[in-house]
Amino acid sequence: MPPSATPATRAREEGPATGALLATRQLTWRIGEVAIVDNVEIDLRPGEFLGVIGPNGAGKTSLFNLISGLRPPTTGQVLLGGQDVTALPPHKRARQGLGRTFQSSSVFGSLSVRENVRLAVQAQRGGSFKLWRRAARDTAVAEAADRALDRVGLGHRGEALAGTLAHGEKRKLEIALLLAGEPTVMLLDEPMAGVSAEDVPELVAVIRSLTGDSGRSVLMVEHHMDVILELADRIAVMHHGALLACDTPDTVMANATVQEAYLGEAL
Ligand SMILES: Nc1ncnc2c1ncn2[C@@H]1O[C@H](COP(=O)(O)OP(=O)(O)OP(=O)(O)O)[C@@H](O)[C@H]1O
Repeated sequence: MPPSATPATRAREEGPATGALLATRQLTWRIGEVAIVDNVEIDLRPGEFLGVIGPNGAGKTSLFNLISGLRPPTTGQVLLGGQDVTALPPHKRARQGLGRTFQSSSVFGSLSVRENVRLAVQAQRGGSFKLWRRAARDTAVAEAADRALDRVGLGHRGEALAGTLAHGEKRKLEIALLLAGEPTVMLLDEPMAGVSAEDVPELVAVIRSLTGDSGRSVLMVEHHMDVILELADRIAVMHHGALLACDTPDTVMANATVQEAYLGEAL
């Protein structure tokens, strides 16, 4: 194997998902008789970028809610690094390396960009939110926060109030907040939502840099197909709660069942 191979390339060459960082097994969430998430089995390999697509209402956000622990599944399991975390609440999954952004912005608008990230670092390190003033004096926390900001290209915006950021910058801040938790698996829910067309390439570059050789894996829901095709090693297609396909972009796009599912529906 060439030394330059990325973890995702290696994972593809090594084939089926032994040692998946994140896996779901027969994951199902029912409301009454309706399966909102239906028996979904996903394996996310180290360093892999897995895009999740599907028409509106397909169950993508619900799947993220089950994986991150926001909702308990009706049946099935979520495995992190091979460990069953199905019974763990979101903050314990986060401590075990699972980070998530949300469709709606989750930053404190009245705090500065840097303070937002310091709080996230502090939270990851087991501190209390009430202690944020102390966190501001903690050099290690401050340095980790600045590293996360530099990582997403917001180093120069540290003093700005988070509420004044443009959409694209806010999305970058959300990613910095996530990085502060030092996750091994990142769930990104529609990171391009509300971002203007001219800001998309820069955000794509930031998101692409999240995997690379770090071994970190990303699971991303996104409606912009061009973005998914640019970033994803594999694409999972959801339809009516079930997983219709999960394969390389070329194979998925050529899949007749996938094309049929999308007939007349917006991605
Ligand atoms: N708490 C809830 N109670 C009842 N129905 C729900 C609930 N949450 C989700 N649903 C329904 O489950 C289905 C899947 O919703 P979900 O938001 O997961 O889809 P999605 O694929 O993320 O859609 P979108 O692309 O529009 O964000 C939808 O029909 C939605 O109305």
